[in-house]
Amino acid sequence: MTVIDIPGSKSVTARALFLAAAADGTTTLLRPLHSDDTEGFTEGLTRLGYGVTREPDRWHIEGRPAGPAVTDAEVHCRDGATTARFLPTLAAAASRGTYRFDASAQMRRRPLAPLTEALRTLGVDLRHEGAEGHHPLTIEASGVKGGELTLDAGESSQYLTALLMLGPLTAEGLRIDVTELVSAPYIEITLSMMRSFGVEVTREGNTFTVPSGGYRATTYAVEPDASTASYFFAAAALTGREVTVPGLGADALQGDLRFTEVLRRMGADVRTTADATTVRSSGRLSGLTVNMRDISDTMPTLAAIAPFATSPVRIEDVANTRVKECDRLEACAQNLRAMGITVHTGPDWIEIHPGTPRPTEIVTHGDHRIVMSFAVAGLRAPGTTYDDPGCVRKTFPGFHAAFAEFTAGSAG
Ligand SMILES: O=C(O)C1=C[C@@H](OP(=O)(O)O)[C@@H](O)[C@H](O)C1
Ligand SMILES: C=C(OP(=O)(O)O)C(=O)O
Repeated sequence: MTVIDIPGSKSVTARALFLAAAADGTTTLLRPLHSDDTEGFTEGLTRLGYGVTREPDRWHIEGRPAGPAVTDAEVHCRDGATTARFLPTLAAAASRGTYRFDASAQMRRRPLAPLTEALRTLGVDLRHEGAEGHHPLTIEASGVKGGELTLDAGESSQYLTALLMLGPLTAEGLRIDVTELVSAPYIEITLSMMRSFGVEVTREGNTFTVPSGGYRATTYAVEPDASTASYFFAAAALTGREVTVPGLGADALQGDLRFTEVLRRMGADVRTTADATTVRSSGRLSGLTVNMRDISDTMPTLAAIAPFATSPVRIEDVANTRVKECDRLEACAQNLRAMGITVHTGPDWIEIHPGTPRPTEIVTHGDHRIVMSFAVAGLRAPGTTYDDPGCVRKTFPGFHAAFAEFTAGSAG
């Protein structure tokens, strides 16, 4: 049995940084994620004048309920959509200031329009430099009064998370009617974390009511990243081993832990305690049809192990994986085909047939999840390489060393 320590959750770290910045008092974050996405977020906060002090296992953030300490700033959000969608929303609440945001080439391509339109509906003066609904953008902040909104979050739940977190910073609070929602479990993370920082959101069906006022600083422990854990769970399932991830148990916030239910349906043995999850397998996996709308960051993990199943794997309702770090449906199909596997795709689905993948150079499209997913497939296709192995820095800079140690340690 191998016990593996997984780095902190990207999603939890990003939310905690936003909430801590907006809170009254100094927040301490325990076990935050150190990666390009979260460093981009803290760098952005620093540019906006927030005080962030980082020790290896704890970060301290001096909250500023009144908003950024500077009235003029340029922020580069790098490749992180949480940064690119949450930080401009935080800056919009400032009572006065001009804030320009830009991002990586891929993040400039990724959509933002439902969020920027919602901010404009709330009276925020927001200008795009190029295409509407994309970075770069400039906000002339003058405070947000609040009110009612209708939001389509069918492309990204992050629009809704950003607006929910904005709610307490508005003068009158927010009422948000959501028409479509993807990645729904991420909203549960948001609501739970807002509660930890002192704000209770009321939800009736698809309507969220957020009161005005009052995030309180706290000490917040970041749980391990469930999407990152999926590579280790999948590796155990594929190679007939056992792995335990402490810190991700029945009480975990992250929906992506439900990836283990997919492995269970494929034949793995999954045990969950209050504080840990263990996956054990004989290595024999069956195919399935599965809807991954809620947990689509783990779609590439499943796609990469799918050829080893005894029958086809069909993954449905994952259209929004086409607007992530790359078009993940096509990237998975392209790489699996290069490995000699039969794959079919549609607008929002992928179907992968059993086969024996041969090693190839994986075309990563700069996407951390393509590398980490195909590293799992590579366990049964030795010689697999990557055109950009370093892009794992987005969420897990130490992935290659950790994965090599894990697979060596659990061999036999
Ligand atoms: O809120 C978050 O932290 C995230 C929400 C999801 O995005 P979408 O809602 O765009 O699917 C997920 O894919 C992303 O990695 C992190
Ligand atoms: C989609 C992802 O990230 P983000 O949307 O936060 O850039 C991811 O980490 O898989």
